[in-house]
Amino acid sequence: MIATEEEAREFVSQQCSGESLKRLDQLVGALKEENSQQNLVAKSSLEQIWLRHIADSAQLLRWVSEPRGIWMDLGAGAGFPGLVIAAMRPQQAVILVESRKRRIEWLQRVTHDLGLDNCRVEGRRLEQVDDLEAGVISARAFAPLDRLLRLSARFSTSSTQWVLPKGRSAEQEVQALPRRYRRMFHVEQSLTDAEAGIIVGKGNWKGSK
Ligand SMILES: C[S@@+](CC[C@H](N)C(=O)[O-])C[C@H]1O[C@@H](n2cnc3c(N)ncnc32)[C@H](O)[C@@H]1O
Repeated sequence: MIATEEEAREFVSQQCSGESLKRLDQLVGALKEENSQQNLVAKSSLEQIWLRHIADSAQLLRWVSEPRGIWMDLGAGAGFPGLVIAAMRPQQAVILVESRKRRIEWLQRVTHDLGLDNCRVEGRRLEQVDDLEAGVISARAFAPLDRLLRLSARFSTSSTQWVLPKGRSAEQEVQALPRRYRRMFHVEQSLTDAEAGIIVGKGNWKGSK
């Protein structure tokens, strides 16, 4: 397990270039500043940004070892996990979907300031995003699994990788899926929270119906 800020930054630094690490340091500074203007992340997590947000996002790369088409992050909010992925993987195209105006403005500003040419913000509700084929779909604290899958089914193909940090409810949410859909997913242990699980899966949600 990764337990401290130092361990979290070390974990991330082992997986990206010095340039990417510099961008993440810049993101941490900008987020602390912006969080005094709008409530992007819980104040209680600000002292542990590397652990609670950066490493928590970066760990998803365990299941995506190389760039895969478009990485779609649903309900990106402050930018987790999508913004971290875009900063760590300049070759990975990332789309951040977010519907709230001030959060959209934050994501656009920080994407520009960090020089993330591989990252685009879709500032609208997911329901209104044009169809596209996603290589990866991620979503942290976005919606219950069944709703999340219903909303994002049209973006998935047979090779779409799903990485869905889900906290304590991960196993329960997978088990609540109709039995014939369950085999698409399994739960992995989070490296940043002993009690949290990450739902990992592959495939076309429509195709499994
Ligand atoms: C609880 S926040 C999580 C933010 C971020 N993923 C994180 O873990 O820090 C959920 C975000 O999803 C956005 N959201 C909720 N429903 C949405 C929808 N239908 N389309 C796009 N964004 C949505 C909200 O505006 C909010 O910023």
